[in-house]
Amino acid sequence: MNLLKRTAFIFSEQTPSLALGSFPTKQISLTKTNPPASSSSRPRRSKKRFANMSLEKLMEKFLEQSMEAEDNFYRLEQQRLQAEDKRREEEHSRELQMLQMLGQIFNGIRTPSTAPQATPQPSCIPQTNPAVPLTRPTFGNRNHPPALTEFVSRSQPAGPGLLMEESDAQFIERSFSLGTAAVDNVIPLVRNTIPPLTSKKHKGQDGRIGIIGGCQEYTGAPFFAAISALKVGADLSHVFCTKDAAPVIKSYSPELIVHPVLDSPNAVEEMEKWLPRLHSLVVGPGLGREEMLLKNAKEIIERSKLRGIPIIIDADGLWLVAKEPSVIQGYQRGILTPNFMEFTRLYEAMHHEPLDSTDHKRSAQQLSIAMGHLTLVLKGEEDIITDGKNMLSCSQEGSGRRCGGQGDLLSGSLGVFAHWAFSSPPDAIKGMNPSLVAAFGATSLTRQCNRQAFHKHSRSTSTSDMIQEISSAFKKLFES
Ligand SMILES: NC(=O)C1=CN([C@@H]2O[C@H](COP(=O)(O)OP(=O)(O)OC[C@H]3O[C@@H](n4cnc5c(N)ncnc54)[C@H](OP(=O)(O)O)[C@@H]3O)[C@@H](O)[C@H]2O)[C@@H](O)CC1
Ligand SMILES: Nc1ncnc2c1ncn2[C@@H]1O[C@H](COP(=O)(O)OP(=O)(O)OP(=O)(O)O)[C@@H](O)[C@H]1O
Repeated sequence: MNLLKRTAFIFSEQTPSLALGSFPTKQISLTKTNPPASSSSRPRRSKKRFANMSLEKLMEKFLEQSMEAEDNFYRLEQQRLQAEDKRREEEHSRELQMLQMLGQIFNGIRTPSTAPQATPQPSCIPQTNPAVPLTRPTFGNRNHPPALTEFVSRSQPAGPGLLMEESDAQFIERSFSLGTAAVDNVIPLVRNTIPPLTSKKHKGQDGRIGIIGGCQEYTGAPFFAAISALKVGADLSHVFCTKDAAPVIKSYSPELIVHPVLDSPNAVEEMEKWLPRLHSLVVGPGLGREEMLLKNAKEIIERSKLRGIPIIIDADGLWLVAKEPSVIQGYQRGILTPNFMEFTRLYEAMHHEPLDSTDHKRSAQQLSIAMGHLTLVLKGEEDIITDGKNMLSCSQEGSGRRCGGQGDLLSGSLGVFAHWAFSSPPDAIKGMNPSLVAAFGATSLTRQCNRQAFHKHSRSTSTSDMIQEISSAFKKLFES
C-alpha cells in the first residue's frame, strides 16, 4: 500500500507522459481525476478508498504492461545471443581451420619428406594435438603478434611419448628452485599478463570462468572458487552444479551465474553449450565423488580439451584424475592443484609405489613428468610449482590458519590467471610456460590474502575473510 501511495505521488507530481513513458495517458488521468462535486459531503475515508482502488487498477495495468515489455526484451535478447553464438562458432571454426592449415604447412617445412598427410577434418571439431595450444583472442589494446607467431613459437612437442630435449632423469637432476628470488623474478611476469582496465572493452573480455562442482554436500567450495574468480578480475563466473545445490549457491551471491545441470540426463550437452564462451574451466571444487557426476565431469574435460581451454583440476576432480589419469595426461593447458593428501593419491596411482615423502620437489617433478609435463601445484608450507622441466616455489608469507576453502580460492583465481597468461604473447612472460606464471600468481595471491585476513581476524580467520582481502592483496602484489 505504501508503494501505491508513493506511486500516486510520483504520478501526480509529473506530467502523465513523463511518469509512465509510453503508457496510455488515459490511465494516468485516473490519478488526476477531480473528485465529484458531492464528495465534500462524503466521509473522508471512502474518498481515500476510491482513490486507492483506481490506483490499484492503474498499478495492475502498469505491471501487466511492464511484464509484457520485459518478456519482449528477453525474447529479443535471446535471439540476439543465439545469433552472436552462431557468429562466434563460425569464426572459431574458421580460425581452427586456418591453424590446422598453418600447422600442416609448418610441419611440411620441418620434415618435408616424412610428414604424414593430415586427414581432412570436420570444420567444428578440431583434432588438434592437445599438446599444441590453440590461439585465443588477445587483449584489446595490446599489439599482440598475429596468431601464426604464437602458434609456431608454442608448438614444441611435449607430452607422453613425444620427443623431449633431455631425458626425464636429466630434467630431475637439472631441477632448480628459485626460492625467495622467485618473488622478484616471476611477479613481474604475472603483472605483464594482467589485462589493463580500459573503456575500450566489453563485458566478458577479461574472463569468463566456469566452475564444475557443487553437489548436495558441498556448496561452499564452488562458491568460493567462483566468487574468487570474479574478485580477481574475471567479468563473469559460471557454476555448473547439481540441481539441489544451485539454489543454495545462488542464494550466496547474485553475482554468480548458476547452472543446475551437473546431474541432469543431458548434463554434458547442457554444459558444452557454454564452452565456446568460457576462457577457462576449474573442475572439482565441491564436485563430490558420485559416479555419475565424475563421469559428466570427465566428458566435459574431454570436450574442453578439444577447444584448447585451460583446465584447472582441484579437489574431487583430482580423485577422478587418480582413477583415470588419461583424462588430462599430456594436455599442456591442464594444471593440477593437489594438497598433500591428493598429491599422494595421484603419485601412488601413477607410480604404483608408495610416495617417498622426504623430497617433495623431486616427487612433484616425477609426477608432473608422468602426467606428460602437466603443471602441478603441490600446496603446503611452501607451494611447489613444476611442469617437470622447471620448478618454482612460492613461500609468500601466509599464516598458521588452515581453514577449509583456501584451496578453492586458489583454484578459482588460477582460472583467471591461466586465461590471462595463455592469452599473453610469449615475450610478455619471457617465453616461460604460461601455466607456471599463472600458478605463481594464484599461489602468491592466496597466501597474501591469508596473511592479511589473519592479521585482522587471527584464529577466527575464515575463507570468506580471505576473499574480502583479494582486492587489496592483488593491488599490493601486482599493482603497486
Ligand atoms: N565449504 C565447503 O563446501 C568446502 C568443501 N570442500 C570440498 O570438500 C570435498 C572433499 O575435499 P577434502 O579435501 O576434504 O577431501 P579429501 O581429499 O578426501 O581429504 C580428506 C582428508 O584428507 C586429509 N588431508 C587433507 N588435506 C591434507 C593435507 N594437506 N595433508 C595431509 N592430510 C590432509 C585429512 O585427513 P585427517 O586429517 O582427517 O586424517 C582430511 O580430512 C571437495 O569437493 C572439496 O572441494 C573443501 O573445499 C573445503 C570447503
Ligand atoms: N602449512 C602451510 N603454510 C602456509 N600456507 C599453506 C600451508 N598449507 C597450505 N597453505 C596454503 O593454503 C592454500 C590452500 O592449500 P590447502 O592445502 O589448504 O588446500 P586444500 O586442502 O585443497 O583446500 P580446501 O580446503 O579448499 O580443499 C594454498 O595456497 C597453500 O599455499
